[in-house]
Amino acid sequence: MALDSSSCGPASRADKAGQAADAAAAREVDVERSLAATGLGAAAAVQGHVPVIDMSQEGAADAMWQASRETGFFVITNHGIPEKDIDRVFELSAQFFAQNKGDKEAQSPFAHNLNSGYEHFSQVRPSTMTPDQKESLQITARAGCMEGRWPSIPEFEPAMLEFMRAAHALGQRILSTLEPIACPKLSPGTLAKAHNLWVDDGQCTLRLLHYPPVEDPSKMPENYWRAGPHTDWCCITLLFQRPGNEGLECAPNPSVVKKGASAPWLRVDPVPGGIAVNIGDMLGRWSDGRLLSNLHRVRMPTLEESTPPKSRYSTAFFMQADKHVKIEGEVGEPITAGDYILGRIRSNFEK
Ligand SMILES: O=C(O)CCC(=O)C(=O)O
Ligand SMILES: [Fe+2]
Repeated sequence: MALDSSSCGPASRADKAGQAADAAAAREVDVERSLAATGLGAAAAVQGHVPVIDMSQEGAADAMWQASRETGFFVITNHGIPEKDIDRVFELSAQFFAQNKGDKEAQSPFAHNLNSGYEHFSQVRPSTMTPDQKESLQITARAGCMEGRWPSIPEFEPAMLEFMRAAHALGQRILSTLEPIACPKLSPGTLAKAHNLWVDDGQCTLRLLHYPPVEDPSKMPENYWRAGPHTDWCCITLLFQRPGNEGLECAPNPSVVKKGASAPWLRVDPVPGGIAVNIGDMLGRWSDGRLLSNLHRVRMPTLEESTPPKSRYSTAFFMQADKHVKIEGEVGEPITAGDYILGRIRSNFEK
């Protein structure tokens, strides 16, 4: 089984610089492991919602900065991606997952070194040590990654390519909004320019997710999650959800939680026309911790939500800098985005 903290990355070489990344990566994974030890992920109550920010309103940048520092999560509306394009992606996603497992594997075989293809109940979170109750299709936007891996559904490939282009452009816009507060020493546009689609060392990834129906949630062991608590590895994630598919939750800000006290997690519910955005570890590091890469999880459905049992579908777009890009803050060692991801993968696989 693959141990995975989040999403986003391929591992193909183990060099010295990659090893230097291991210590930092281990610290991030330790946070997730500690949840399994304390049971916090299962026990904490949930109360309140993450902020919703209308991008067309004055003050949107301030609201994003505040949410990125305090919650690490927010939902944007009036973001410019047409609702019909998002609906189309979910239609194609449902068509793909509706096929039998053998067909999905044959159309899109998973390649670990490329982080691309179809995966079935195979990701184990350090926070739970149980497999996430989901299947996914990873589309990594690096030259060659999807050769022989595009599903054979008509229109699937062009629709996803167009959607990735739109999500990427929106992601760049958000990064440029966050940049002055996240990384005040960078020349404007550095973060946006660090992320490119379909180049030789690109690492941005689209992940289509399907969490199958749960017949009787009361029979699921407590340490089973649709997605166990984790942080994402990337700079930012855009998370598309469907109305009626609740369950995503994010942790309280660790700095406001008194040691040992439990504080409520927040709901990240689907909002009509909205996209959830969260800060990942790569931007947390690049910003020297000014922005919060927060833990999040997808809980099991309640009995009521499972009457009748239903699937949850979501779609994540992970903005992850190109491999050669140097992540250099004002403190700490610089590291390339490629080595950074390599460190995260090694920490997950080798313990
Ligand atoms: O399905 C969701 O809502 C969350 C997915 C997620 O957090 C991830 O894939 O990293
Ligand atoms: Fe995530």
